[in-house]
Amino acid sequence: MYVDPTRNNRVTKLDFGNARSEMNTNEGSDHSRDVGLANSNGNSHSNGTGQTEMQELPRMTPSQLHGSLGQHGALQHSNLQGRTTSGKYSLGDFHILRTLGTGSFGRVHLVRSNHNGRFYAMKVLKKRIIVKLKQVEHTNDERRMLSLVAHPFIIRMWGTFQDAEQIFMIMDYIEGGELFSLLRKSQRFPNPVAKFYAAEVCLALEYLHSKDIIYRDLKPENVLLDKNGHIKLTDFGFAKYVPDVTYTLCGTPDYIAPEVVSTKPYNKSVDWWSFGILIYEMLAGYTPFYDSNTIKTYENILNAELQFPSFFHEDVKDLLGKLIQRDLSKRLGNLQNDSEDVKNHPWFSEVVWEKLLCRNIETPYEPPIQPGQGDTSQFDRYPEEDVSYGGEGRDQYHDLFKEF
Ligand SMILES: Nc1ncnc2c1ncn2[C@@H]1O[C@H](COP(=O)(O)OP(=O)(O)OP(=O)(O)O)[C@@H](O)[C@H]1O
Repeated sequence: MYVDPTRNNRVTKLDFGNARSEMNTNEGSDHSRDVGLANSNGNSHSNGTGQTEMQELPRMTPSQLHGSLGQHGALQHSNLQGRTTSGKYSLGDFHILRTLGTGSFGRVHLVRSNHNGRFYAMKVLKKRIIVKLKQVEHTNDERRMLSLVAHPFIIRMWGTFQDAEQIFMIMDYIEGGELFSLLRKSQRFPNPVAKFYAAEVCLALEYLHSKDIIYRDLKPENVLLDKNGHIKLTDFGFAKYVPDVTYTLCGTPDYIAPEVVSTKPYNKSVDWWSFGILIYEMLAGYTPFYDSNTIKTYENILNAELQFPSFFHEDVKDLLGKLIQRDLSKRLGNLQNDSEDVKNHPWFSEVVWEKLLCRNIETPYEPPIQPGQGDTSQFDRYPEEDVSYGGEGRDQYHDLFKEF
């Protein structure tokens, strides 16, 4: 299968909810990717639950990730901090540096606080484009969902503000870059490495679902790596509080679940499908239903047989068959025991979930960065625009983004 190694083969985001607004009963005006989970001293021992902690997790450079193994002995300690409430920030509080990423509605800048000298990521979304693309509700949801969540594997938002033309979100700067970039540099990850990242993502999804939040945009572009190599889920642009079901067709084509494509009501089931696609892409280097024609991708999602490369282990094939499962009544994660079924699957048997949650384990790859210094070496370069933020003109969208 031909795989375009760049991000250009992926239509970034789609939201066709607009076409079915009348069906959209509970969304208001929403028109709309072996974990050698070694203990920190590298010893192997039984954890008392019959699971075996692997002796060492190979720590690698991107080029080593797929092939020979490197080693690194740094200890990773949990340094989770409580959530700090934010005061009201303004543009004047930050010095804008380079662009970290661009998205459908704006861009994300590296910024430095004029007060504490620390680096943050500032996501800037243009109101005019949000309105034009009918994403007002999703944008307000993004802010609301991020303000509700506090988890070691989820981005932390410190505050938001707006000017006449833009809205701004201040988040922790996650220095290690996108899992996507690491995956493309590595081509594909060895089984233990994919398992490590998958396990951390699994805990993030479990947490979101426990709060009735569905994420809806899982893909390696939205999984960032912190300075130690642990994941942070970012981009809550499609995250939504959904205690029952929703209908909006949104997500990224390769990753969209069949029930979304076929406009059936859905809930957290969609994240477990995408989780399966993420594991597949990490191990194979491509997604299972990809086609350069998006319509054909959707046809594949609905009908194509799931095929595995010959090097996939039997237990991951079993897991993926149960996640990338079109029958919602059989999909792992969507059954009576929710995420427990996923965590208890044999592919994850080495994972000591409690230690993972505490980040008290060694990561497979430590980004080569200078922590705390605004090092942007892990991010692609984007053309810089003249930024004219802070305009005080008439705000024709005044009523739409009151929470920012
Ligand atoms: N907190 C952060 N720290 C470091 N980089 C970040 C952070 N948040 C976002 N980025 C970078 O900016 C990119 C775009 O961010 P994000 O996905 O949130 O924007 P978006 O406008 O919703 O994009 P898209 O439309 O592609 O989903 C990310 O893929 C990542 O490379």
